[in-house]
Amino acid sequence: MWRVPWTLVARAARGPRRPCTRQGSGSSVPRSGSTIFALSSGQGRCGIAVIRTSGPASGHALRSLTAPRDLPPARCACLRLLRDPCSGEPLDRALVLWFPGPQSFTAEDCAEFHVHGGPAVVSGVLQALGRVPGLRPAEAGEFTRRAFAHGKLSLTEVEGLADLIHAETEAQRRQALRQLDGELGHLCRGWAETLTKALAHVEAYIDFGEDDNLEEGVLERADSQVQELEVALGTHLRDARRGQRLRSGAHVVVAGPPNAGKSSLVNLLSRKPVSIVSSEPGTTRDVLETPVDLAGFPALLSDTAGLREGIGPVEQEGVRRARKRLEQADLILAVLDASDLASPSSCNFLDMVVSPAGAESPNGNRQRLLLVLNKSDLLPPGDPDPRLDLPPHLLLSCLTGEGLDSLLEALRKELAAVCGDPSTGPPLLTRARHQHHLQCCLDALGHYKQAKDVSLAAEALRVARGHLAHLAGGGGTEEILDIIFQDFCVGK
Ligand SMILES: Nc1nc2c(ncn2[C@@H]2O[C@H](COP(=O)(O)OP(=O)(O)OP(=O)(O)O)[C@@H](O)[C@H]2O)c(=O)[nH]1
Ligand SMILES: [K+]
Ligand SMILES: [Mg+2]
Repeated sequence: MWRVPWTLVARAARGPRRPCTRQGSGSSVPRSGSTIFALSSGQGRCGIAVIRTSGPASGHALRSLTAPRDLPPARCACLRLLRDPCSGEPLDRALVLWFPGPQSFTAEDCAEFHVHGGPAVVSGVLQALGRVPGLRPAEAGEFTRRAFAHGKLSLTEVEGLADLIHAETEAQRRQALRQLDGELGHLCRGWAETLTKALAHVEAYIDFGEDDNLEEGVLERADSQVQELEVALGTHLRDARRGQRLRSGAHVVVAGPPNAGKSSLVNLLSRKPVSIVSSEPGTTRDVLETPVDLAGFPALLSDTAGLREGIGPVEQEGVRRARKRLEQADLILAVLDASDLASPSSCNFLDMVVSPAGAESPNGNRQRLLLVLNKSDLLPPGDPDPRLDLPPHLLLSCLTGEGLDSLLEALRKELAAVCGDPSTGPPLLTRARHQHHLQCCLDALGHYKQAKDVSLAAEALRVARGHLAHLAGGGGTEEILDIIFQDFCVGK
């Protein structure tokens, strides 16, 4: 039986574009040769501050500040007296660490100074480092950029690291950690390998098509590999927006008739007085947005104007904006006054917003909506649920806080569906960039299937694989790198 020779697989793997490897793009090595330093812990007074350096002069810098001592053993914390290299003035007694490259974060020689976190100590050590020849302050994200340039992190891992630094909720942290662990990159490399094998089969056909030695069905094998990949990519793309929502926050829109208690609910959920609350109907006019941690998920909570007809031009504009915002919602929190369900504005809201959300849209999706009956404290005792004929709903009192726990639990379930649960299932696509490359890869596989001759088919596979390479490796495009590294602070 003829097998595709591995040399062919290797040749296909080389291809015109770089495969998905952990290698960084050589073009992004920043001003190589220089040694950078920065405060890597947060700004301000703190117990311990961490200052680090990266580059060939790191060892010299460490010796200059701890003179006349030798370098500490690699990766072992040692207590040393730090002195200004010019004046000899003592600066602090600090823990120092020496990470000779390539076993360091950036793959370069690195040093860390764990100093006492007072501003005078930190600025004294930074100034002293600035006086060591060959050292300069780092730019934002420069340590990570060097790690990427030396192949220590893939591009998706760099993105994961940026997200981890910015993670504000538990779910965001879990997703970022998974991406930093390289799960998305790993998935891409698996897909790229499948493509490489398919390409090897097609190229074998091109090279040996007339040859009797060639096993039957090489092209069919490539076809079935492409087919499998199409299914996998399609499944992932259908999921696509969930990872992005988890990264940037789900849009949760609070809507309802005037005076239902929408602003009271927004203030309760965000634990701060975001919106004005008053007994006057029509208090909220503009859409007010506030980022909140809702049951462990990031959300952008929007308060909106009460929906009603027959009002002045300013409030009408507010209602128009509220309706527009409702169209963009990932989840609607529909609020009604439990003691006022028979009023025309409540009935109108139920007909115009709540009922349509229960119906399936032409693309098979349903608008997610939680119906909340607020002001349950106003209901007569012994009559806990006023309207059993309503769609499923929750009772709440913003005044007493009763029912808040059940609402948060319902929100957690809805948001897990909207954002995806980062602790289970395959890694999610967290950025529009990921979605773009996967879609282009899928399009190229479509071209493969339609290709009229084998060389065009092979080219389509190369294009498809190029997009996977771009996803994990960034393709070395400086603009993409700049955008991604902008997310970092100095010292990271
Ligand atoms: N008894 C009771 N009163 C509440 C509750 N929640 C809100 N209210 C009162 O209801 C009135 C309206 O509250 P808002 O939060 O301003 O209502 P809104 O829906 O934002 O109103 P508009 O912005 O005017 O549409 C205020 O007087 C609140 O104090 C509740 O749970 N119980
Ligand atoms: K009001
Ligand atoms: Mg309001």
